[in-house]
Amino acid sequence: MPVKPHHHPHSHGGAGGRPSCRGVAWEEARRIAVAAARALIVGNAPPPHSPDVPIGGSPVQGPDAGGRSVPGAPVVVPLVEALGCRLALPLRASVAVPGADVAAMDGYAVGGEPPWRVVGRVLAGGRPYGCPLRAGEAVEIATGAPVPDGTSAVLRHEDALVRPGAPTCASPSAPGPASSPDPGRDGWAGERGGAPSPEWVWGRGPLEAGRHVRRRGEDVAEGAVVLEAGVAVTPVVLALAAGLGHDTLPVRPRPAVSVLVTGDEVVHEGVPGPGRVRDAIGPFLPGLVEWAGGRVVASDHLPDGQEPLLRALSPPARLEPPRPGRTAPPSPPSHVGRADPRLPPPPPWARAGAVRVVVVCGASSKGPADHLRAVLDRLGAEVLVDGVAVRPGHPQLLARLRCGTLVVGLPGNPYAALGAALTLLVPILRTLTGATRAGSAGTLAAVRPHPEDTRLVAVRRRGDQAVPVGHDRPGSLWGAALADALAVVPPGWRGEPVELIELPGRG
Ligand SMILES: Nc1nc2c(c(=O)[nH]1)N[C@H]1C(S)=C(S)[C@@H](COP(=O)(O)OP(=O)(O)OC[C@H]3O[C@@H](n4cnc5c(N)ncnc54)[C@H](O)[C@@H]3O)O[C@H]1N2
Ligand code: MOO
Repeated sequence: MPVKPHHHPHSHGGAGGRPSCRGVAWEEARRIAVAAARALIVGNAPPPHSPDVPIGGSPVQGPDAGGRSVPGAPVVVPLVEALGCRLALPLRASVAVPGADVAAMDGYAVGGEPPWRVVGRVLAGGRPYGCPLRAGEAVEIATGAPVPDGTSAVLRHEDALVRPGAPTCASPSAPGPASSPDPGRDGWAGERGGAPSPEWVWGRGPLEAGRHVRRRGEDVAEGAVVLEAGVAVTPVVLALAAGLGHDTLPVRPRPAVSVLVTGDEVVHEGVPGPGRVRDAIGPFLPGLVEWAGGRVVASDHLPDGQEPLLRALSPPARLEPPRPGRTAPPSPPSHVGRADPRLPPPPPWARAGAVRVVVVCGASSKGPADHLRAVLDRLGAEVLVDGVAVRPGHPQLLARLRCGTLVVGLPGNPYAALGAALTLLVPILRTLTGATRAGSAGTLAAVRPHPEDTRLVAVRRRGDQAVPVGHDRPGSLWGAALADALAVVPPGWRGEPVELIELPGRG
């Protein structure tokens, strides 16, 4: 839109005793966002209007009556696709770890008392030693290889005295001219040529029963629940699941998000010319959404005016299934926007048909080009939040389309948009993924509260202190880029500890 003569109703930095912007209290807005997401999960909201994709994976609880995906309903996906999702069911061990009684060290599995005659060798992955060890017998063994029945302990190579051939002395305490294993010999690299000459081994010291033997199921018992439902699938969780015998995992799919950037003045490349402004909201949304557990699967830039927004938020026409001999009809317009070639392709379960959250950037205020409210009215949407008593970011909006899709309206000013995204969008995504809110608190100094509005102040943590970094004007992300959290300063705050909303990626 042309740059409008927007006059800020307040100066962001100070309290100033100015009248509050109207809207629900900040905490209440966040609560409403969580409740709206919950309603989506439990199916209180109508099914999605998108007619396409049964989104991939096998539903664990099944799709809705129309065969479509249900937001938050678990799907079973290959391990790699589960990364970043949350477990829909507890993770159980399909196998015991270790799967058998195995050697914990390279050395000799021995039976009974020394000296031991070496009667064979077992490599990890090789054939197990076929018969039980008898007292006085040993097999050379590699770490992780199953010990034969009858093994009383494993003697480490470095604790072993080894002598080739038959013992010359009957007394184990005086084994004669013994030698340590040749440190240069790689006993596992290959068989020694010809018939292996029997070796005799002794321990350098006493060998306690059971030493260096890992018992079957000692680390994880078969069938044990190792992680509860709701845990995020990290790289380590993936590897744990693989180690426990899983090829797939039941997860709550990442909520698919569509982004609509509005404004004729907004450009996406280069230095903005006069009257133009470079998009500084679209670029943070994919990362923020990913961090909150969702995925941006489509985005679009709409010109100003009600019609483009109306078209984008309208239910698409039903797709006719392609008939023999006819090519499939082109995709209908839909609120999902266009698949953005700059984004990684979404996995099958997050395709556009699954979109349940649409983010509209700009157009949320009261100017002549701010059409979001009017369009929502025309669509018969239920407006759940219309303005929040927060600075910055008061012109934010949450609505539910008749199809159930949630529309989050972010203000055009980038820092205000970030605050609004953390207020409405992130709690929605966290709720859809089954995550619980992990807030932290800190003490904060030298901030003036507003009498009626919550303030979101960019801070850095120093121990349990939160120190404002400044530069957090509504139109600039400078302060947020310096910060690791936003401090939530309630109206009329008197120095109590404040909630700190973590920002993604500051480590
Ligand atoms: N009469 C009123 N005017 C305004 C109010 C109000 O309550 N009454 N609120 C002000 C506040 S606070 C904010 S925040 C903005 C929100 O405005 P909109 O959401 O309608 O957004 P626009 O008007 O389109 O843009 C505002 C501002 O942000 C720039 N912008 C827009 N999109 C982007 C983008 N993607 N990246 C970077 N910058 C963007 C736009 O050029 C404007 O400068 O409304 C105030 N006015
Ligand atoms: O201060 Mo406006 O909220 O720039 O949100």
